[in-house]
Amino acid sequence: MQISNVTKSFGAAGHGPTVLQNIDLTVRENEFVSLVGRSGCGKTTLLNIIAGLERPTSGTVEIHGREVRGPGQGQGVVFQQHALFPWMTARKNVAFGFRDKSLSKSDKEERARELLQLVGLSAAADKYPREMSGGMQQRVAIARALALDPEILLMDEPFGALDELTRIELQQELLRIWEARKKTVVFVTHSINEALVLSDRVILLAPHPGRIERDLAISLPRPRPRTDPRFVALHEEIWKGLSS
Ligand SMILES: Nc1ncnc2c1ncn2[C@@H]1O[C@H](COP(=O)(O)OP(=O)(O)OP(=O)(O)O)[C@@H](O)[C@H]1O
Repeated sequence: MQISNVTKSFGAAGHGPTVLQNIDLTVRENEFVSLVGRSGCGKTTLLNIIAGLERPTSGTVEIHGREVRGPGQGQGVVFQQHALFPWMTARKNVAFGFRDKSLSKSDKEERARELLQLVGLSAAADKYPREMSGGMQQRVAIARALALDPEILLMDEPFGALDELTRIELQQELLRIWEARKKTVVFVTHSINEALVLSDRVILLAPHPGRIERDLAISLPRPRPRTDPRFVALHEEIWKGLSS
């Protein structure tokens, strides 16, 4: 995926304040990239532009050389709030993710079952969102995003609303899925730890206007203990980058 010279202003005809300025970023196939930066530096806006949910004021995003002009070019999105349909069971919520008209209802349900197994929720397939914890609901949201087998998984603080233990558990799950399914992931987080545990690269964005401040390759082997001195040193480096 190639982001070239992307600038974004909101407001009438894009004349409002510049939120993102001259963003250039290439993400390789199967790469796990995190976007980190202060609140308001444009992380969500950039993710939405990659998802095709927002148009850049200028510049382009290309996936395999094709300009992104809307959703559905191989991007799957998971938001912080798990936006599940409350009247549908976990399995039906996931099955809803399939837009493939050639699949029969029973095929969709069968594949939904497989995806729920992948995210460790087989036993909860017939539960409704209100019967599930926040972590379980977020697993369903991940399964639903995977339903279309997207090449690129875009995740906007997907674990931000979860307690620390569930969050660590889901980080491990996500790495397992990423390794098994060979996805490219662009992941927005406020947590330096989370970015370091997960990513091949951490992109630090600076605010006003949002721009790329640092592009750090994280070459530590996974799993990455948070107490590893190299982990601690990288944490310190990112922390300094964010607070300067
Ligand atoms: N639809 C919109 N209309 C006008 N301004 C917007 C719109 N969406 C975002 N903004 C502004 O763009 C800037 C960047 O917002 P964005 O949500 O992308 O930042 P962020 O880095 O994701 O923030 P956070 O970490 O708090 O989620 C903010 O100043 C925000 O107010």
